[in-house]
Amino acid sequence: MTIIQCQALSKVYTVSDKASGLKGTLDHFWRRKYRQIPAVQDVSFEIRPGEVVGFLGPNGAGKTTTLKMLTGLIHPTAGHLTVAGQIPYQRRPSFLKQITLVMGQKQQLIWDLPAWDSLRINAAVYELSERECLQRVGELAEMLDLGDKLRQPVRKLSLGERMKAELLAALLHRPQILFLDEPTLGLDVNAQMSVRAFLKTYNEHFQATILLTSHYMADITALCERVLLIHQGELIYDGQLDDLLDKFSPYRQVKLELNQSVPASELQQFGDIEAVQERDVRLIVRREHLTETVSKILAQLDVCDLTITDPPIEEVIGRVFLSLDQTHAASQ
Ligand SMILES: Nc1ncnc2c1ncn2[C@@H]1O[C@H](COP(=O)(O)OP(=O)(O)OP(=O)(O)O)[C@@H](O)[C@H]1O
Repeated sequence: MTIIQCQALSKVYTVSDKASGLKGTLDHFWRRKYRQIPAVQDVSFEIRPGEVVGFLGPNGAGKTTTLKMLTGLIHPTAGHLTVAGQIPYQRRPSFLKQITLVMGQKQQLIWDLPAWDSLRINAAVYELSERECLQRVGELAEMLDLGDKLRQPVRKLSLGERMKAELLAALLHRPQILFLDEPTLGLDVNAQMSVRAFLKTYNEHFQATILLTSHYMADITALCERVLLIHQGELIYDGQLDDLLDKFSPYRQVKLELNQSVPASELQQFGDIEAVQERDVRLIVRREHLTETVSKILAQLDVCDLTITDPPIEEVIGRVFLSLDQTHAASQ
């Protein structure tokens, strides 16, 4: 069973460029030239109810455009998509009641009024009774640890509190499908963690489906087992985050603190030597040989301390996109 289904989805924006100055303005008026920007090309994927999926890609890859198509804000140029069994761009009320779109860089709460006032407007839009509104705001405010912050003008809230209040407003109608575009953008580490914890709880509590973009890999690792990678409008990976790491980073770093120094010629048998500084050694070992290599190291060397680390995920994904850019540049 799927709740989101995209088949060969594409979006091409048509823009007209205008040169500066009077000549540019006149040319723009009389001989307007149009240019096409293929933002999303032939993207297909399916998402099951209750899944939390990370949507990753460099700037300009097509993430926001895809989210806008999935929420019905823009029409696809080609392809077929259904969300909760409906066609998003028809924007039927029964569809809108099931989804929400939160954009980290946009706000819906009215700046000079307490968040409560905006929440009442949302409650009216979604036809919630006073009792339902009070009950839901109370429940979500508790989950978000917002306390009495909803009675303060929005402009007086910290960025983290404002983002939480935005989430509350976006979830008041209890949507089943959440499209989140950079929901932790600009937040400090603590606020990021509490937004993440809230999303996890919301997903578990309401079995909600979440499609999330974020440039903070901690959001993705904390919330998403599955990721979609998009690059220059094309979907280049759809699968488990762990498999992605295995595929693109088949190595681990093994750090050793030895009780006595060992010549490099002897260390080579365990893996590639990244660095040796007296009794501190860093080795690079293939994942599939890790257990066997660590056992050999412990049996043959006088080890005081041993740590195994994965390369940072940012680095792995950055490497994937970099290699695609290089392939693309070489083919041109
Ligand atoms: N309204 C628009 N008109 C014309 N081109 C657009 C429009 N919106 C986006 N684009 C272009 O489409 C491409 C994809 O943009 P999009 O905003 O979907 O990327 P993104 O992956 O969300 O990037 P970011 O991470 O920077 O937000 C870019 O080349 C962008 O310049």
